[in-house]
Amino acid sequence: MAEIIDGKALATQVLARTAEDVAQMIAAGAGAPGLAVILVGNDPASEVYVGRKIAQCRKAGIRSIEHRLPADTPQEQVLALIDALNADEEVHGILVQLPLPRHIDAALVLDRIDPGKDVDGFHPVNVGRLSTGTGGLVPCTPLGVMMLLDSVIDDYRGLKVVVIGKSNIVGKPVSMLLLEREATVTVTHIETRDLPDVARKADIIVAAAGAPHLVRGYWVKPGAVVIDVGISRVTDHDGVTRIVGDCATHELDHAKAVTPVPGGVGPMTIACLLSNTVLAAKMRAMKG
Ligand SMILES: Nc1nc2c(c(=O)[nH]1)N[C@@H](CN(C=O)c1ccc(C(=O)N[C@@H](CCC(=O)O)C(=O)O)cc1)CN2
Repeated sequence: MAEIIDGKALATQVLARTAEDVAQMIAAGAGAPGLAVILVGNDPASEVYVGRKIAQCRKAGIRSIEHRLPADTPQEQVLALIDALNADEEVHGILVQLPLPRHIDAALVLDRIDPGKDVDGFHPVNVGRLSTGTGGLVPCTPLGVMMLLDSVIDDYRGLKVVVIGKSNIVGKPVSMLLLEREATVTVTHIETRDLPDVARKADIIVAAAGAPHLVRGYWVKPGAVVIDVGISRVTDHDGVTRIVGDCATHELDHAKAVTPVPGGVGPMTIACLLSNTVLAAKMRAMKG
């Protein structure tokens, strides 16, 4: 039977450590870190994630500053808000919830955030730092993936990793982090030929394609570790909607360890956002 890696439990530990860090900062007279959260529009899933982020900030002692804007907010107004938040000394982290409405150029918006406040790690400066292994803020989901992997793997050197999906948010950054650990990384995508054969050679699979139950049992080598980043809502024949991942987890008994969906990578994303906010506040204090 494969070990189920409990992302909820690990996220609780990360959040507890973050709350301790915040308490220490406050005790030292530095003040609580501040996270500005921008949500444009009313995408139901984004509303839920933003709500959870703000609730966790409150628990950890991080000040959250909410900016909820209507779906038709002009791009210039979003950019002006980011300029104001960049200049605000009380704001240590800025988060723009994705996806943005179609009329807004997400790349332009993300590029406008001060790299030192970019707690999502999406700014080109942080992307560049990650790819050169020179520090910076690391995207939350890949950071969470690495923490989950670290709970079952000590040494990545020479291990074969197959990353399924080449997104800027997960596939590419997680590949960089794994390369830093000296794993042999293959990044696959929609055009990859013979994907099941490629996946079957892997010691670690990171599935981030957003395709429900794409990874079947026969794709996975016995003893491999499988991290499921996908989160899709599917409706059964009986009309019940469920959240499922990219992996057919019920076929993975022969794996060494797997993450569940829900309760795997998702909770880690939010926990890592909070730890990144504390890191950004500490980096700013050191600079100051
Ligand atoms: N600015 C950002 N936008 C988005 C990011 C991001 O990292 N930064 N990631 C996703 C959404 N996301 C956080 O924002 C996120 C997704 C899922 C979960 C989560 O806990 N999921 C649960 C299951 C889903 C549910 O209960 O509704 C789980 O896996 O257990 C947290 C955060 C896109 N946008």
